[in-house]
Amino acid sequence: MAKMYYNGDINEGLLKDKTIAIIGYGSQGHAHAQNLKDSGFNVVVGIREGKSFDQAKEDGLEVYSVKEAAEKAEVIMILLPDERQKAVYEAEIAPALTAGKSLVFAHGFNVHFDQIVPPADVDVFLVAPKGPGHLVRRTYESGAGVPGLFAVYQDATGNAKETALAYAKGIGAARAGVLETTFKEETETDLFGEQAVLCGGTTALVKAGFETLVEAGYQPELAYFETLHELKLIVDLMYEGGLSTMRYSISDTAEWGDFVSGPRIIDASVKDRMKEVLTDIQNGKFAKEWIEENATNRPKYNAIKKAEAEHQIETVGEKLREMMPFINEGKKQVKKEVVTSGQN
Ligand SMILES: NC(=O)C1=CN([C@@H]2O[C@H](COP(=O)(O)OP(=O)(O)OC[C@H]3O[C@@H](n4cnc5c(N)ncnc54)[C@H](OP(=O)(O)O)[C@@H]3O)[C@@H](O)[C@H]2O)C=CC1
Ligand SMILES: CC[C@](O)(C(C)=O)C(=O)O
Ligand SMILES: [Mg+2]
Ligand SMILES: [Mg+2]
Repeated sequence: MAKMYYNGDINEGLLKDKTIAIIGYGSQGHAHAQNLKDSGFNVVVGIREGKSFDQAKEDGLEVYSVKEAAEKAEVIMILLPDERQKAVYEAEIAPALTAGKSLVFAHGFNVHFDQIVPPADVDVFLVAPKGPGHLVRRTYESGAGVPGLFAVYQDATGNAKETALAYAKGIGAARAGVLETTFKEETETDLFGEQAVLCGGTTALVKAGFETLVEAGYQPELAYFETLHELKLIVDLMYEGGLSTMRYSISDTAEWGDFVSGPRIIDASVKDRMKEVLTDIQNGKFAKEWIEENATNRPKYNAIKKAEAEHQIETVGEKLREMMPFINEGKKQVKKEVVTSGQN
């Protein structure tokens, strides 16, 4: 089994004397900044003026421009959208990156795909929570945590690994378990997971199930409950006890249907296409296309986003969720926590 690091394995003393700049105050940024502060670390936030800037101030953090925060800190964590990092890094962070500082990421995209090339005399590492930023904050506040990965790309000071682990402990990841990886492995597996399973695979599966039922004449509200709402309840059981706990709770009829029909839906051809997706990630095709899409103001991204927002599963779901105050509470909490650039 791989070596896992937990709170008791980590000495965070080395990071306690330093100032950590969290650059960006979105999904991950607000969570890292507040968790680290609550864990007793010295945190400043670096952000342009606007919604995030105001929110970080309202949350009681010390807030500066990106340039000022990067100058003040010894550890600089970049939590801007991946596609914005290169420009902000070159203009405002690189000039402040003096020898011995740490440049940190939550995803290896820009370093692995050569968008950001750090100087040789700084530590470069990543600490990547394996979960959405709002859950990184919410689980921390409840005494739990989201597991994480760390990887050292460059160890100029000899302390990069210890600093990375201390950071992971500070955001609560070591309550759940932290695993060492490389920038290549983190980048490729994270992109694959979100495209093939967690986001792309799941939304496509849910929509296909919803559409199949509605096109067959069943009520859209029922189709929503069956294919989207209940998915969370089923996945909660997998999260708690794996496939077997979920299968223990469902009926034997459902379990038999799982065994015989599941492989008819997700068959060998799906795995073949998953391998194609992985190949495009590994050979840089996906990264190149995403960088080009951003360079041309996201024509495809914007068109798909609009069409997705108008899908019947979204309009039906919105009405049904309004009648479930317990879900609305969760949504309000995310809205309160999140301050996005309007692009997510
Ligand atoms: N989202 C997640 O849960 C996860 C993300 N990651 C990684 O974490 C990193 C951050 O992602 P995420 O949290 O989703 O990012 P977000 O999209 O939530 O970041 C938005 C933040 O970036 C700020 N911002 C955007 N453009 C600029 C700019 N040009 N100058 C200054 N600030 C800017 C926004 O400010 P404003 O309000 O002014 O627009 C806002 O504070 C990425 O590397 C991502 O891959 C890793 C694990 C999970
Ligand atoms: C699954 C999407 C993710 O990789 C994440 C929350 O871990 C992301 O990039 O947001
Ligand atoms: Mg990701
Ligand atoms: Mg991820």
